[in-house]
Amino acid sequence: MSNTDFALAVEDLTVSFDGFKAINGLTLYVDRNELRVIIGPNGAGKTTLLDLICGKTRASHGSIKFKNQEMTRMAEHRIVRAGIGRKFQTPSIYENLSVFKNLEVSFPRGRSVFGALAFRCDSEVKDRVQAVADEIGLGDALDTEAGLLSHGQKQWLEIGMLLMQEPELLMLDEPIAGMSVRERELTADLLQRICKGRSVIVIEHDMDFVKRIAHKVTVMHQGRILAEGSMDQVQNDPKVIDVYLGH
Ligand SMILES: Nc1ncnc2c1ncn2[C@@H]1O[C@H](COP(=O)(O)OP(=O)(O)OP(=O)(O)O)[C@@H](O)[C@H]1O
Repeated sequence: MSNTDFALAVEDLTVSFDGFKAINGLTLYVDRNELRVIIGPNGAGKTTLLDLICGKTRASHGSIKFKNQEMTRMAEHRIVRAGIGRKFQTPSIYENLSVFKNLEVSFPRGRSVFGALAFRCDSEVKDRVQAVADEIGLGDALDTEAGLLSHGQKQWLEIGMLLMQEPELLMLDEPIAGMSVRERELTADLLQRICKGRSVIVIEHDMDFVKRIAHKVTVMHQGRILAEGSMDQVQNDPKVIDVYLGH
């Protein structure tokens, strides 16, 4: 397969912080419609990798191509516009606004200076808000103030805010942290649904959850890829057991 066939092609990526290589010559390919999970011990470089892909951190060396377009020198807002959405661990929703408003303000055309001024809540926006709210399980909670939602619902709302922008690559850092068992199950179902038509990258430590959602697992260690394959393959890989799963 040539690189052009992948949604995301990361090649020979390196970033140094004061001489320390947090990511060290890393190569990774993610397909369209793929749900990839990245696992690995603390400090392996997982979060730094997502920071590099979304432009929050700049690479020292190497290439990140999204739909065959180079991202490493692109401004963060242009990377978002190119179709890459990133959810951080702490939800950044507007607590005093309703679920509806939170989703509505995330509709892309509300973003530009003129768009914001000329913003009209027309049926197109309403339909999209309703569709996304249904997708994230908040279809009946559109009028609820976001601050009153459960922890899990707040996480889903933030995923919904990203979905409003119709990203083709969605990256989530430990999406189930702090969630109840039921919320975890619903999040697994949600992720299975939203990877249809886009690529999703999830960083996760909870192995039961990884088993449930991953199409393919990438194991990182010391800024490099230690192993990659199905959950079964990586779970039985002696290198992976040695540095991560055996602990
Ligand atoms: N801006 C920075 N400046 C200096 N060092 C950094 C910076 N960002 C990350 N690091 C270092 O890079 C290494 C990788 O960190 P990173 O947070 O990416 O690991 P991780 O795999 O996400 O770990 P965790 O599972 O604990 O979240 C760590 O040693 C961290 O201290």
